[in-house]
Amino acid sequence: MKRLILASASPRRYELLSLTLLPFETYPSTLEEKMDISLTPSQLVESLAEQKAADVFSNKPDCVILGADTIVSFHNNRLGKPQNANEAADMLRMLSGQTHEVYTGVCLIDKDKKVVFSVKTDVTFYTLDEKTISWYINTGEPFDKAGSYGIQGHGSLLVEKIQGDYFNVVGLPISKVVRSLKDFGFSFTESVTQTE
Ligand SMILES: Cc1cn([C@H]2C[C@H](O)[C@@H](COP(=O)(O)OP(=O)(O)OP(=O)(O)O)O2)c(=O)[nH]c1=O
Repeated sequence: MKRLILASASPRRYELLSLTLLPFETYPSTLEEKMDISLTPSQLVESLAEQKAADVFSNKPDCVILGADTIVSFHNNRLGKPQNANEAADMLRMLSGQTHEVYTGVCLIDKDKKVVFSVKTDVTFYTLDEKTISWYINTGEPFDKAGSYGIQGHGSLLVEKIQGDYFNVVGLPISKVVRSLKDFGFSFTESVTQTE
């Protein structure tokens, strides 16, 4: 069987892919992410996922590479990770009381084929007052996350409702990913050996 490589430094993506019980290795891409605002959100995350996967594939041509990218989109704004507390506060003020979209792009590549797709989840925030925004920034959680929040952590307190795949918001739409992995020879239903 081919080796599966997760082209990501994200601990969330590692945990989500681990749910498959498939063996895999991680090899983060060193790609510098650029937001091309001429692209639609889905084109953007698909392009970044593809660039990350291609970057690692060039070093590991005998493997199957999985790359992913997540952004938050609100009206015409594409929100990545905040650079500092002020930027995080601005993003959270923008998302307060509104519904935004979270897009995750996924790319699977091996030497015979390439599959690229993206998934959108709608997330609605409660109205956030300044005290809530400061509290949340002081948890330290916003800084390595697109849109300045993590739905899986303290950020759960900001969210009124979501529509779509929760795991897509966390960084990987894992149930769709495993279905694509099947086309690359990885079947999660065969990852556990019978116990009796
Ligand atoms: C909206 C949201 C994002 N995120 C995270 C998922 C991603 O890790 C991160 C977006 O950054 P990405 O650039 O997609 O990924 P990354 O830099 O963490 O990892 P790599 O490029 O090596 O794969 O934001 C959450 O953990 N929870 C959330 O609710």
